[in-house]
Amino acid sequence: MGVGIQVEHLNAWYGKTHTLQDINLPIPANHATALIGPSGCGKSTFVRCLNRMHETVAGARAEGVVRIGDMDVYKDASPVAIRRRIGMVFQRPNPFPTMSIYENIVAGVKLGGSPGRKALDEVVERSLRQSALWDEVKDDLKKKSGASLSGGQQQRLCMARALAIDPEVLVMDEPTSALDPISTSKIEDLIFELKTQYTIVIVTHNMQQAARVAENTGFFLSGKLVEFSPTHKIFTNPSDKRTEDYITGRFG
Ligand SMILES: Nc1ncnc2c1ncn2[C@@H]1O[C@H](COP(=O)(O)OP(=O)(O)OP(=O)(O)O)[C@@H](O)[C@H]1O
Repeated sequence: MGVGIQVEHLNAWYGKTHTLQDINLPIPANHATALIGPSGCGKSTFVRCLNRMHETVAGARAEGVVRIGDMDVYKDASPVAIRRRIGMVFQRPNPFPTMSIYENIVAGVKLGGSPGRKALDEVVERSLRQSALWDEVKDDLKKKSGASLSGGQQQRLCMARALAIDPEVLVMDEPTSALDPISTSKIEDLIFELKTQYTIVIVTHNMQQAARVAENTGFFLSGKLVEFSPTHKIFTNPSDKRTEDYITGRFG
């Protein structure tokens, strides 16, 4: 099952640049939460703070509270333990190019121990079914490389890889921006199914996409969270003038 995420007074820096400023945000369990806002406003930095990937950038640091369920991400646990609870999918599909489809999926699982062959086979089938890719690749699992798949298939392979470690949260940073409309629609359908089992956070520039998949939406501007509301409210009756200007294209 998914868990809720509570973010309190989160601040993040790249060197001396104060990129995220006092972000407070409740991300409810088993819902999809969309994050929107203009380029450079800090959406990716924010999601990278959730699983402590932000601090892997030289000179970058974060302060504040991020709680995943009961776990205080910046106090209670190692980054490795946190990353097992949060699966990540990025803008550009990034399968390990030389590995087979099968190896792509089990790579992360093997880092957490050495399950037997049967258990690995089960993980591969489960995660490929969850990402709606099983029927397309089941006969080529060990024959084809990740890189030999189409862009849309590669992105679903990356979703399968993220789901293979059995996370509670799935963070997707612009997962469809490099995909055609059919692949995009498949991923959106998946988000709908997956949120029964996982908590989903999706960064998107596509406002229709936010409206289609997410119950709640946060609008970021210049490193601040301007508004966090039910998605229908953000798009029909936003509380903040800056949100309205952005969603109506009057921004700037
Ligand atoms: N590795 C980095 N080093 C220094 N500054 C960075 C780094 N990554 C991002 N930034 C800066 O932090 C700010 C926020 O960037 P971020 O990528 O979080 O924005 P974003 O809202 O996700 O943008 P986009 O929609 O274009 O992906 C920007 O000013 C960006 O230039």
